[in-house]
Amino acid sequence: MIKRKLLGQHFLISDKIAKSIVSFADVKPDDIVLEIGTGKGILIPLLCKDAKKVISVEKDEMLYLQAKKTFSDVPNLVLEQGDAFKKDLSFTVLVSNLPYSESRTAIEWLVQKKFKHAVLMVQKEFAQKLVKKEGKERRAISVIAGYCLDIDEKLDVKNTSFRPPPKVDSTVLLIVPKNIISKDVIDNINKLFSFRRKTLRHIGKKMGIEIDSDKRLEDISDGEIINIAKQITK
Ligand SMILES: C[S@@+](CC[C@H](N)C(=O)[O-])C[C@H]1O[C@@H](n2cnc3c(N)ncnc32)[C@H](O)[C@@H]1O
Repeated sequence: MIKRKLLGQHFLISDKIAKSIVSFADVKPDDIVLEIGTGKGILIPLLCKDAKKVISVEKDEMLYLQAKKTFSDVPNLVLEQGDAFKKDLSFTVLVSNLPYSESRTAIEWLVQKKFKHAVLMVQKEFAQKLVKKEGKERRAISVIAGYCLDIDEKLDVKNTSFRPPPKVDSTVLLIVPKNIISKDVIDNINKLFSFRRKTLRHIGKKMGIEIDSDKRLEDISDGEIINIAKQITK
């Protein structure tokens, strides 16, 4: 039970939603699709139908071994066991019903990658954080996502579409990359937001650069925040 919770093991049981997710992914015959979190494999037959290759990664060894048995005769499927965020895999399309506890990791990992588009299911509240463009509620992850990704909220999914049902509802996002940033810049954006109530002048002093402004992070654009984060890295 503890493992289930940590790994976000709420399996999709709705064929209708599985089909919608795969239709948003718009897989073409030359696509290499990466799926993070094989689970019980509800998306696999649908993804394999159209893709050149599907790589599906599952952290839980038992689920990985089950999938190996179930899908042993699918020629364009590669199943891997382990933490997908620690593997260096290339793909054109990413599809994942993400474990909720790893949504942030997934976004920070994704903005460092080159790909065509991604279809991610996340907790509804997290989706709202990602698309937050301004105001006091804007967080480091909103800035990272806002600068690097075009995000379209495609579909809300009720918790009853999963077994066991999670406590919260989900949203399916279609994501197209705009800009790539490095791990150093991501780390600096997170550091900047740890001082988010302070003026830019004060933040600059803390980070060892000069910023001649009494504005706060909430008053400036995603691009301006990224520029400050890049200056710190230099
Ligand atoms: C929300 S379930 C979705 C499973 C399946 N794709 C579905 O739609 O029903 C998330 C799955 O991701 C797996 N998982 C969690 N963290 C992972 C990671 N870092 N790398 C690969 N798989 C992971 C979990 O064990 C779980 O099977």
